[in-house]
Amino acid sequence: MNILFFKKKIKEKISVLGSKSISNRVLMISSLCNKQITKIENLSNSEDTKIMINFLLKTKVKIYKKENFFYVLGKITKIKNKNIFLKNAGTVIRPIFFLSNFFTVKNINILGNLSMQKRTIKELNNVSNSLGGKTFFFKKKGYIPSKNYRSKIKHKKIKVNCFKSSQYASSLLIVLPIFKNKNFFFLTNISSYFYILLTLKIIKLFNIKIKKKLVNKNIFIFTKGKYKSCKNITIENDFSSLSYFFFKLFFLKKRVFKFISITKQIHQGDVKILNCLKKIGIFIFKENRNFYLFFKKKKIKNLKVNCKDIPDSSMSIPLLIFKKIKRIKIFNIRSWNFKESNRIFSISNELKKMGCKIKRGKNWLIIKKFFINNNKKFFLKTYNDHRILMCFFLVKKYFKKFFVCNSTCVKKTFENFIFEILKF
Ligand SMILES: O=C(O)C1=C[C@@H](OP(=O)(O)O)[C@@H](O)[C@H](O)C1
Ligand SMILES: C=C(OP(=O)(O)O)C(=O)O
Repeated sequence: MNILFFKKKIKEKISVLGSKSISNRVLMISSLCNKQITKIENLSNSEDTKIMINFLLKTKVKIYKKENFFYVLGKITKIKNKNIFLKNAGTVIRPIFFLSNFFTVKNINILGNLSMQKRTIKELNNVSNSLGGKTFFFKKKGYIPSKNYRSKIKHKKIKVNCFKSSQYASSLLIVLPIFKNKNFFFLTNISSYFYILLTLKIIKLFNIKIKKKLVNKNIFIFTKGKYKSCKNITIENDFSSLSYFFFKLFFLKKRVFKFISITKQIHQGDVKILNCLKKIGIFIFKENRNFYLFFKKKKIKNLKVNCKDIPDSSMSIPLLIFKKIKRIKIFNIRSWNFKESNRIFSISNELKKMGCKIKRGKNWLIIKKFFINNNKKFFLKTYNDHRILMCFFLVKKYFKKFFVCNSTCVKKTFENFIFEILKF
């Protein structure tokens, strides 16, 4: 365990690289474009992306960096490694888990860290089973570590229950075109819907044709085609990471912020956090690739936010209680239960330690200001979850001494986060 003590402020420019979600999808798909090169600009340098690169480099895929670009030379080869350790990278482990049942030369052990061992993949395993895949779970059914037996894929319509994670669907949408030209998917209980849309947008760039129909909150998707490299791609800046800097405005005296996006459009669902920011007085003016954010003081007693489309940036909202808001309710946060930690529990616990009153359910959280003793030392427990560290950093200044346990978890999506956030 490492504990850091923070005191100093540095004033400089911040830099936020590409989205880890887009980077990992693009890396995986580029690797599946046989003998074709994809040039990638603004790839994420998150740990999760490094985990993806390390895995791909162990296959016959070639990845190299030249100046600011990454080049991927795709090669569809079956997985040969016996043990694959994927730490806690959800966007890596989900597609690899599926590939390991059908696209291997031998049986494979899928391993992860302790948080990953608590994140279920039962629904993904159900789909794999329905297609003929066989898996042995070493500790608990539906949770890694697992031994994935080499099986032959049967082709069927794919039904995915996305109640706990949209990533089951995204992984299958990404992987299945290598087995078959035409695929049918039926997705139910959808959470983090925008991440599924993001997957569709990316596979489309790589030559897959898509038809989709929404019926009673379920989606039917039909995909057709073989992967073909899009040749060049620029990865959007990671909006989830950026959102923590936007929220910081709410706590600052300096009230203007300019951010230049590398791409014209932003397809990440978490961009919808801008609607929440408007509610608290942070206005956004967008001109081409320039975003200007201004903070205007606004009286808010009660704040209520639907977090359905903002699974990775919504964790900052409860921390707004440190300003003049009396009551905050957030809802549609079901997916928080299934992340690196149970985020409903972790955030509630830390806020209670700080002096807030909390009520919580499986899909909602109510926070009230009670007695915040900001003269004291605060020991932040991160639960080894990078987003817990990121959101609680917003209120660091309210405590005389602020200690963080296990700060290295922040590497998962943004290695220099602490350094960058302290510049403000
Ligand atoms: O597909 C993706 O890239 C992601 C989907 C979301 O997860 P869930 O679908 O598990 O909510 C999100 O929270 C995660 O950080 C990245
Ligand atoms: C939950 C997250 O990541 P993943 O599911 O990709 O591990 C996250 O980045 O907040």
